[in-house]
Amino acid sequence: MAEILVIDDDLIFNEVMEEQITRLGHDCDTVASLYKGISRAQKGAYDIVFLDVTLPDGNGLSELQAFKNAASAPEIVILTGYGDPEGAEVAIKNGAWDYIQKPASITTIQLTISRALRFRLTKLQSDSSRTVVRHGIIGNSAKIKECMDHIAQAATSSINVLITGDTGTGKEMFAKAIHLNSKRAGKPFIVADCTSIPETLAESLLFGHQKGAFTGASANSLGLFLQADEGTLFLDEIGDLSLPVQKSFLRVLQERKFRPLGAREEKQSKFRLISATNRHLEKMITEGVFRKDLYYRLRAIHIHLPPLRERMEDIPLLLDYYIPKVCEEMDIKTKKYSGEFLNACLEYDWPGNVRELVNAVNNSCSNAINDNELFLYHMPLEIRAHLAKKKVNSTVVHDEAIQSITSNSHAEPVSYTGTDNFPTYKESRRAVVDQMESRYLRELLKHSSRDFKKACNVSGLSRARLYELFKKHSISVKYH
Ligand SMILES: Nc1ncnc2c1ncn2[C@@H]1O[C@H](COP(=O)(O)OP(=O)(O)OP(=O)(O)O)[C@@H](O)[C@H]1O
Repeated sequence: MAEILVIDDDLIFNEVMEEQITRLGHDCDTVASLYKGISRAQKGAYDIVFLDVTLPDGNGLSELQAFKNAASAPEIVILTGYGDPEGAEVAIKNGAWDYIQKPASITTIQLTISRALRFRLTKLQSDSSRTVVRHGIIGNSAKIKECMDHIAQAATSSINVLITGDTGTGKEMFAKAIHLNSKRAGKPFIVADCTSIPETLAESLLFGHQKGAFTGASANSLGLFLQADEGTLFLDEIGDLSLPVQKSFLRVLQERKFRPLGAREEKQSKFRLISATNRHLEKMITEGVFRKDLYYRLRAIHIHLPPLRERMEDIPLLLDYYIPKVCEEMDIKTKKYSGEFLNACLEYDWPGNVRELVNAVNNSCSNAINDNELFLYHMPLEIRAHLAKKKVNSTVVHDEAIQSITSNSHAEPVSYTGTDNFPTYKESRRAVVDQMESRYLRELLKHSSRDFKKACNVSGLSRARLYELFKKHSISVKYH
């Protein structure tokens, strides 16, 4: 779905354009004068502006820059009179994206819109200069940076976004960040969990109803679509919508119109849709339980949030953010965390992702209510038990295997191919790196005579990184 503005003083032409554009599933506004058009473009978040050349209050071409300067920097399509090749040439030379001749067929309009949107998406993707406010999103890993770029791209338009990722990876948080970075920030952000929409109540919850429309409808209800008018509707767990509800929902996305239960007239709502799921929608399509046409409509922009275990480098940042936050909420002095606490966080797989990490921080802080520092034994019991099991299971075979694989000796390595505990390449590499780091840091301490600045210079590491490494290896850093 895109936001489109048509500026033409031919009111019948405007009506026809609005009808056709809406039928293509986009939102359309029309105005009849140049200055009204400029003012709308500056206030709105349009993706495309169809602009007539000769308007009662001026020439569209001479004001192209004003449209391009609007915050959403829309693509401009000039509407030229029939048989006016010079007009078309001037339009393109002046920076319009395209032109169409009036009257235009529905196919021409459709093609022009889809080409302009494709162009716009590519342009937004490659524009890395935009900065977004993170609104609490923590993480500096390459994967999170990539997701932030997608947020920047999504925030500049009203195109549908699908966010996928395991539970607790931050889908709702990212959806909210898109909303807050967009032109819609001042309008409602409505969250609905599709798991809790029963099929029988779906239409009433989405479209709203009038008092008396059915037994129990004791008052008018707006419904989610109207509540989200001009704002963002975030549909969580979209994969849980039943097939009949998917069908009515698709109809609304296509026509942008719906009729609240018991109402006579159809309503329109200009919501921006962001949906999310932790389910595999493509697999559901092959199983016949999710509509392909709906899927493609939902995922005009697709953001996949990686699980925490694929971006472990974000864990120290998350701890540095959440430990003081949690302590503040508990009204206690903030706590430090030990190297073994951090190591445990890095060892654990976090199946519940950031949500589980935040809960673990909460539990650890309350377990350590009388201590200044968090240690492994403050962690929730299930996590400690899990780590202990993992360690006992793997220690013997694993350590020998790692030693055999990483040994400097030229002796024939022991073969572990028959065991279940053959270490992964990543584990072996981590073990070697850990050993090397620990040895290096101790030597560095001696070499730099505990002069932190010198240690940074010699090692070529930043203060923050060096400090982090000392913490990881539980090496006390009493530098002068
Ligand atoms: N990158 C992040 N930075 C900081 N906090 C995060 C991040 N990702 C998630 N969180 C926190 O983790 C918790 C869960 O996030 P959220 O509800 O957005 O996840 P979700 O993917 O929508 O989960 P679900 O699929 O279970 O609905 C929230 O407390 C959120 O603040």
